Amino acid sequence: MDTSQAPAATSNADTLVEAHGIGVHRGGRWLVHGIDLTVRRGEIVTLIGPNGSGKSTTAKTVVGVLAPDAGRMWRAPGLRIGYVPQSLAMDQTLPLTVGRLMTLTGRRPRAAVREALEAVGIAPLIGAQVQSLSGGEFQRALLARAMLRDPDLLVLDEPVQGVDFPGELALYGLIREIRDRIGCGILLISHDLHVVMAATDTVICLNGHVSCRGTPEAVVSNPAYRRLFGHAAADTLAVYRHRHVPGHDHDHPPPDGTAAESGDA
Ligand SMILES: Nc1ncnc2c1ncn2[C@@H]1O[C@H](COP(=O)(O)OP(=O)(O)OP(=O)(O)O)[C@@H](O)[C@H]1O
Repeated sequence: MDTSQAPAATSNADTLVEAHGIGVHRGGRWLVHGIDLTVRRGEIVTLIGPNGSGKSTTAKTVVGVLAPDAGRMWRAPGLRIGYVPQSLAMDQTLPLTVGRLMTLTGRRPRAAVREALEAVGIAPLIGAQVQSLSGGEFQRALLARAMLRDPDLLVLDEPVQGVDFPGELALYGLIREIRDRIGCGILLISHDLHVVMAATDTVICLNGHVSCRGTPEAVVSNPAYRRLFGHAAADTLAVYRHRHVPGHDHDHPPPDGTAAESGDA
């Protein structure tokens, strides 16, 4: 599938990736279809949706792990992507230190490894065995590894797996800090709603196709979102937005604006 053509007229120098009507077809059905999405430098875009709604499939297509069977995926020339997949097959019986985990897929200077681990708050664990890490520490280590590529775009598929609630808040805070510090774009995937939505600029709600999109506030009041997740889900966003993830509502207004998209029939 063509990835080389120029982006659409709506894009600008900050555009990192653009999906135009992408679809992935496997086993005689469309896993996702008609997906349009853009991630720009400095923007956090979050894909939410129920289990099996195509979040990981979409992320893999954006990263280039999967080629779309329909539509067109454009990436900025020379784009560096740091990708943390949903599951990482690791042999838990093999001894592996955090420092070694950092360099498994490419040699990096020790100083760069230490700097990345410092950025995610686990530098003292550089010599620790990976299997001894807590869920939150492991996710931080994966984040540090993705950052070592000095990415323009970070793609994080369920970055709070195995992390308790306070840890989730801290991790999403950290992800925002990374965005602010290195100015990368971030594509987050989550099926947990409130916390991640509070930490994001643009939410795209998937159900095989794009059900709705916009700011968290626009999405929670969209009927398509309410049909997918229920009214109770819509009512708690404000709590998290204002109590737990303060001070970010206005510093990065979403380039897309707040318009909600088509609702599901
Ligand atoms: N290679 C494949 N061949 C056939 N079907 C697949 C393949 N990969 C994924 N699927 C199916 O595509 C659908 C979307 O899967 P995907 O992993 O993208 O969903 P998801 O929204 O990330 O789900 P979850 O929240 O459970 O992680 C699922 O029904 C899944 O079973």
